[in-house]
Amino acid sequence: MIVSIDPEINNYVFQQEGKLFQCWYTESSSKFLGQQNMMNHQGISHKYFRNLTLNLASPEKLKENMLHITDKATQDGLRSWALLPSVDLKQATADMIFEYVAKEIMGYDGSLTSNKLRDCYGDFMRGFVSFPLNIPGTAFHACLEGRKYAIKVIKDIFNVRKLSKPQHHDFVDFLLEEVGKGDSLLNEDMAVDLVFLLLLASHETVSSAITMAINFLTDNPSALEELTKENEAIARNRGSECSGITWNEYKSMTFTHMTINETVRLANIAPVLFRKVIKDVEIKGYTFPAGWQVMVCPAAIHLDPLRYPDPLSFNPWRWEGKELHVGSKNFMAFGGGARLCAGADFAKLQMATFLHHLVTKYRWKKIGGDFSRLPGLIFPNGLHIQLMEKQ
Ligand code: HEM
Repeated sequence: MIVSIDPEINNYVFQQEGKLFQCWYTESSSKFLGQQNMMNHQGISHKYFRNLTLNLASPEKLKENMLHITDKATQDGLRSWALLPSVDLKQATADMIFEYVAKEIMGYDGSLTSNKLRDCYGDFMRGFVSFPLNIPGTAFHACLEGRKYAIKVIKDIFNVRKLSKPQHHDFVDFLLEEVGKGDSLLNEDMAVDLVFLLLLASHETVSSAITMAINFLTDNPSALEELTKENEAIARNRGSECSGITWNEYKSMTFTHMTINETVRLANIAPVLFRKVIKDVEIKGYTFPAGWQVMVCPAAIHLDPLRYPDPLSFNPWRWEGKELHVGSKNFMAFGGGARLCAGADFAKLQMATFLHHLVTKYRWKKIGGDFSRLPGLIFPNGLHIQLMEKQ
């Protein structure tokens, strides 16, 4: 395996997706996400999968639909957590996001069942880069057991839907219509795997990002003050206290977006990304032999003092005047090239919505918990805060 901590090489690898390099992940992740999952598709079929995901997370969908859903769920969530003595932010945000995304994708209501679908994803971070030894007690086994139950729940929903006419107008209806087309590249098993992947990708990452943002802001009062100032001004101009964030307001949140970029730079939720070399290629005097794996390490660039002075300090102002919405060779928190995160805009929308309602209506105190890396970011004991309504 070639480990790359060079921004030009990382960028080149991503730009040559499908030509000289292709997405490659561990056997354990393929078994967990399904052999037919989107990450294992290349070329035209990969493009086709990306287009399918746009039905959920395109800018138009976010504007028309997800902004309102995210906003309402966030306001409700925060209100209920403020009634508790403390809340594990990682767990609570993951539950909240899972609930509204699962409802949006397939009309799933977790409150109606005692066996929670969301719990099936619990061991993922430990099992994703694990030795693929399927015996009880291993992280890999726990992941496979979770997958088995989750796939059954998703398939049951597909089966019920097939008996009725499309009437929910949600993502599953859309996928079933696609499967039914004579010349479709999509079969039902692929559609089930796509739903499984999107449920995972949407709640695990964003809950970590929100939790890290709060963790960083707790320790950086001046950044919190600036963020609060921006968001209070937006809320004041809105007038009605209960109405949600509008698209224009969301787009105007400059310091909030600087905070989001700084959070994902420092949090390194996906610290390494994997590719396989398709053809021998010479880069910067090194030969990358066909068949070898490349581990691209965005985290090494994000923490490089030459590119980010004082790299371990949380400093949203370092993004002042910089491009905030597009990645670059020095900023790959959402990957790059043809595989750039399909949910990056959705992730930012959720983070901005959360930060807006949190800082305008609440104060909080950190009670305990911390994070560590496997190398993926985990919160072994959660991150507990006490949330209090502002007077
Ligand atoms: C802070 C939150 C998030 C982070 C840091 C993140 C990060 C990433 C990264 C680094 C990749 C590239 C993987 C690679 O190149 O091998 C990726 C891909 C992907 N992400 Fe995200 N992600 C986030 C949120 C989301 C959300 C909310 C969704 C749900 C819609 C999502 C769906 C996807 C999908 C479907 C891909 C595969 C794209 C492809 O292969 O073309 N992500 N993400």
